[in-house]
Amino acid sequence: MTLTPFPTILVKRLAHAKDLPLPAYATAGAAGMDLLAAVTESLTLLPQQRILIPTGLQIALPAGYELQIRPRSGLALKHGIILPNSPGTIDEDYRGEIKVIILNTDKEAFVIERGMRIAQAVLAPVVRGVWQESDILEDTERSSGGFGSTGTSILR
Ligand SMILES: O=c1ccn([C@H]2C[C@H](O)[C@@H](COP(=O)(O)OP(=O)(O)OP(=O)(O)O)O2)c(=O)[nH]1
Ligand SMILES: [Mg+2]
Repeated sequence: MTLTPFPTILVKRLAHAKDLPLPAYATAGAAGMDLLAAVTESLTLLPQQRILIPTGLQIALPAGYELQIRPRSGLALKHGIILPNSPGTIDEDYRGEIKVIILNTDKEAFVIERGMRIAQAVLAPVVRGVWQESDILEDTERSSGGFGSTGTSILR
């Protein structure tokens, strides 16, 4: 068996995250690394409030990759915590602090504590395209149909 080397992500921990562990995969097969809230003190997110949560991390991604910031399903199901820009995009060339935008869609307030695993980050390869203008586009079975044109019932 040949072992594939994992791509390396350079990471710099800012002062407010020095005592926090780096984001980690919760299980051997997890796709996402859980991101920790590097808030200095607990904060309360009211219903319908959205906030930018610092992670205390600056990174340099390997060439040809992005980091996707995605919600955690447990927080979404139990507390209505979503990421309004999901999946958030961390560009390969971004060197600022990674931050997570979270929105409380619940009727209850939600308390974010230091070190809470608030979101997850998935490393993903990027395929970039180039435009080629054309007056003729090959027709297809779908053609211009969209936005529910194929219906919802399997019985048709
Ligand atoms: O959840 C997110 C999304 C983005 N970013 C950072 C990294 C990313 O590379 C940069 C820009 O993100 P995006 O392209 O989604 O935002 P924009 O509104 O298009 O801003 P810009 O004009 O800076 O590209 O902001 C985060 O820290 N967290
Ligand atoms: Mg952008």
